Amino acid sequence: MMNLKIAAVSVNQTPLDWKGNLERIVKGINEAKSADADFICFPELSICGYGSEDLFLSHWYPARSLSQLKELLPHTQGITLAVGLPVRIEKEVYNTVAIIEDGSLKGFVPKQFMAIDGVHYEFRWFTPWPHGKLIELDFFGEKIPFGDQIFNLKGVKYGFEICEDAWRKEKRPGYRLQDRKVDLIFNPSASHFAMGKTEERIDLMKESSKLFDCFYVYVNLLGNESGRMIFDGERILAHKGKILGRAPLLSFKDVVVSYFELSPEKQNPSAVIPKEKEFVQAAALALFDYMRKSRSKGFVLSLSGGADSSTCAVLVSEMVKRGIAELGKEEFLNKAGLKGDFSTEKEIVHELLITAYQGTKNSSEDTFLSAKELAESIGAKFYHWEIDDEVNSYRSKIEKAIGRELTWEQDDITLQNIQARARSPIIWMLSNLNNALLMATSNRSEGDVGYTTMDGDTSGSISPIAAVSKDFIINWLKWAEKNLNQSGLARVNALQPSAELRPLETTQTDEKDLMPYPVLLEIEKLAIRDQKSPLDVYLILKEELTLDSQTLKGYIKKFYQLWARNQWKRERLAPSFHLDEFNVDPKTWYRFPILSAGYSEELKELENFN
Ligand SMILES: Nc1ncnc2c1ncn2[C@@H]1O[C@H](COP(=O)(O)OP(=O)(O)OC[C@H]2O[C@@H]([n+]3cccc(C(=O)O)c3)[C@H](O)[C@@H]2O)[C@@H](O)[C@H]1O
Ligand SMILES: Nc1ncnc2c1ncn2[C@@H]1O[C@H](COP(=O)(O)OP(=O)(O)OP(=O)(O)O)[C@@H](O)[C@H]1O
Ligand SMILES: NC(=O)CC[C@H](N)C(=O)O
Repeated sequence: MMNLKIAAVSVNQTPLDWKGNLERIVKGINEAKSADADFICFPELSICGYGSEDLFLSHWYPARSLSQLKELLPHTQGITLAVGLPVRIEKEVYNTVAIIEDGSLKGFVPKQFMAIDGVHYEFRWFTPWPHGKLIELDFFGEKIPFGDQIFNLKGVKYGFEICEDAWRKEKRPGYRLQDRKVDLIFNPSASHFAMGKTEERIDLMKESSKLFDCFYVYVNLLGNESGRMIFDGERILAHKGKILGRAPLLSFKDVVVSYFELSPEKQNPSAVIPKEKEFVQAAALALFDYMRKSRSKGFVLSLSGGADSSTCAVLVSEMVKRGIAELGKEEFLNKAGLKGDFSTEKEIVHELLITAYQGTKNSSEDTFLSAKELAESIGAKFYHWEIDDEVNSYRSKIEKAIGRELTWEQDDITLQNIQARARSPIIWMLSNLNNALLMATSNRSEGDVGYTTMDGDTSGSISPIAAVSKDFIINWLKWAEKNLNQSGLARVNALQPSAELRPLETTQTDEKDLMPYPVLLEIEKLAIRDQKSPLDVYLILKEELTLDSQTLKGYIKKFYQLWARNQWKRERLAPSFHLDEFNVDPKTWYRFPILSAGYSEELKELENFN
């Protein structure tokens, strides 16, 4: 077998950016050509973007994708490549790769299995292609083979499994490719990032290359393409059960190329990094892409000095650090749309992140100092003011209208929420003044139980940490203080999470209002990720946790009741990134009825269980 030089090219695409998407593909082609590569594999649907949603359902969008493919052909002289695009044939749309050799189109291979789990909804747009079927497609007057087929380059036989195709253990196309004696299988992917997911992919690549006794090349999309899903640009070469090559994940560049030789020698595979590092790299890249793709001028953050808002602040500082480290200052500023002379990273953070501490009489000196010291340490702009006047004004108006005074005994939630809401209009003003994105600081645990004031602390246009649990945030901040040299987190890490909405003498803490965060996380994993019933959750956790049965039952009941009652809130949170193995965002991972009987029978069954 010939030793081909393969270029695996990850691109950071954007739906409807036809020109930019094509330019990035051409950039990848030119780079691979100048490195004398024989073959280029681009990711799934890279001509238009994987996250094009219901645009796929139209007639014009797949048609425009085909025109883009035609436009690409003149750039492909002297090289062979595979690139993904949607193709409509009458009523059906197929998710395909087009194979181009030396300027002419050789064929299309459509995906056979749809991705439908978790964040994927492919059956809404695409039709699976039946294995073994081959037809001809009219491509601007030329008949092109379309279907289940293999190809040959310089004596190397190759075929394709498109992303999900490889994840369908028993039925995957690989078996039939093996029957046809391919030497090489490509997997162009649009595989969402999740912390730790690379391990699964590595295992899949080892298993696939061993099972089919071949070279296996995996190429993923890159970046926060269209808002929620993050692609990590994973690129892997495997052979007969071994990983020979692997690129580092989550680049800030638009086009990244790995060269793989079809030789059993190891080609410097990059090591897997810990979850904490993956989190910060993914969230930083996602924020950068979101900022530049939404043409915003930075971020605004209501900074309480607590865990959630401090995490958001650190992520922006890491976005600047990591972006500059990889792109260099000039390119970073250019991509971010920033003009001016900035000599330090802190000066750039100062330009991109505006924070404000908004105290009330229930706020503590500790949280004020925590916010101030963190903002100063990362270079963010820091304002502070009190919102007691606004709160008092609302309070006295409503007291006059209803003819009585509000008291903490009778009006607890109302009095808490007005404080959270009074912070919202003024922080939005900062966001409007600067054309910057307002960050909402909700985390996944708060999302589970609706522990947040709608139109108060949920205000914002982006929720960067809504997909990770509070437990994760608390641990990550400790890790970040040490490992990311974020010394400004020292005071944050010494605080106990608190909403600071009740009078200080009541010493409100989140965990007193709810339950211990680690317990909430265990219940959430079983109830939502594993879809267990309340009684099943109890039966499992009573073996695992050292809680008496009444307390545990009480926590489980609280979780399910609050979960059901607060679906409407989850529907209204600002868009968030998918970062962990699961999330509770109804638009991506978990759907639940807005109106329901709230598990009343199931919770009765739990209560009656002895
Ligand atoms: N199915 C449904 N569809 C639409 N709306 C529905 C609804 N069910 C209730 N509602 C409405 O929801 C409203 C109540 O929601 P909302 O006003 O948000 O308030 P609510 O959820 O009642 O209270 C907010 C909770 O979040 C906590 N909090 C707030 C702010 C910050 C923090 C922190 O950790 O820092 C914590 C606070 O301690 C309190 O426990 C009601 O007016 C009700 O009409
Ligand atoms: N004093 C404050 N100044 C500015 N923003 C505040 C203040 N108090 C609350 N907020 C806003 O409301 C959000 C919700 O508060 P929450 O208590 O859930 O988060 P946190 O304070 O960041 O973290 P923790 O819950 O660990 O204290 C904060 O993240 C912040 O954006
Ligand atoms: N686009 C796809 O087919 C992705 C599906 C696959 N299960 C993944 O998460 O990687």
